[in-house]
Amino acid sequence: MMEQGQSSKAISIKGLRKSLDKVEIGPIDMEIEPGYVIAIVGLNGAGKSSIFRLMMDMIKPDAGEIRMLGQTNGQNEVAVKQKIGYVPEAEAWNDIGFSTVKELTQFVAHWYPSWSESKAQELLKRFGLDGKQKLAHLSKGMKRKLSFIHAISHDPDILLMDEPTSGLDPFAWRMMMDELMAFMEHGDKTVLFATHIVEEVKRIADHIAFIHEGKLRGFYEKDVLFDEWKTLWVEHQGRPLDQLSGVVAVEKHSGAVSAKLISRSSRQTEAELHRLGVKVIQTQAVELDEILGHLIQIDIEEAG
Ligand SMILES: Nc1ncnc2c1ncn2[C@@H]1O[C@H](COP(=O)(O)OP(=O)(O)OP(=O)(O)O)[C@@H](O)[C@H]1O
Repeated sequence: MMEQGQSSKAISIKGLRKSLDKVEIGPIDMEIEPGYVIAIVGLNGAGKSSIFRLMMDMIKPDAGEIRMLGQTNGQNEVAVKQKIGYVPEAEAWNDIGFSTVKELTQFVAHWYPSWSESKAQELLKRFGLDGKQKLAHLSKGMKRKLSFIHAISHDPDILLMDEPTSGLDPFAWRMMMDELMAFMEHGDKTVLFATHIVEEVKRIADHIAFIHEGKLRGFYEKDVLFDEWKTLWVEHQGRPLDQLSGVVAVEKHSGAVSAKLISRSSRQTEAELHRLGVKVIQTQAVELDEILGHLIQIDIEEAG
């Protein structure tokens, strides 16, 4: 039996630091409630995979503490790991001496008391994998599918996935999305996934954690983020607009009276525009990749 942890958080990270070749991870403080579905987004090399590896205790922090399901990393390791599913950035199966999909799957199943063989078999079939296939001959997408099946077939409480869909064809992508949605229907599952795919964030995340240069630069509720960030088309009549609250970018059309503003706090910006007597012609949602581009720019400006 796993002892009751001191915390009711699914994941709790305090003062986490790790020095890597090109980036200093942290300090990161983050508390994640059970049931949260979080997309981890950030540029290549931002440190997303390293944060997953730290959470999985595969690399040790230089400082700070990570608690998974209330247990400090290293405490009750087997019992905690049995409740976590992990899809790593890349599979490291070459070293463990198994030859086929079936052999590896049997080995993985052995570790998890909650393993559902019927679930695993159903998923293998659905994703077009055959037990007899040689691991060494699997394509990149097939490996991702197999990692995903191994991570989800023991019905984990926490699912950590590092770009789980990279290399998937569109049919497999949709299947994985559907499977994740079904998994998340039990409202108590905590899911963290790193992704570069906007559509995935839109479909399955409730929250977005933005990592830049090893630091957690923002933790947003997705709906709130999309609600706050807006493109506003306005008739500026020559008035300066750059200093308005929330405005992160202004594009003026030469010779015209209209301008395009990007605001990260659209209600505040609109209220100020109203006070100035500037007419808002149209408002539009801002796409997530555009929001991220602006957040990175703001981060760089603030740092430098
Ligand atoms: N074991 C390690 N030792 C030293 N440096 C490392 C190690 N693993 C990764 N790094 C470096 O840490 C930085 C962050 O890498 P990481 O793989 O965590 O980024 P990422 O955000 O997952 O990137 P991507 O989006 O490309 O997958 C990179 O500069 C990488 O070269």
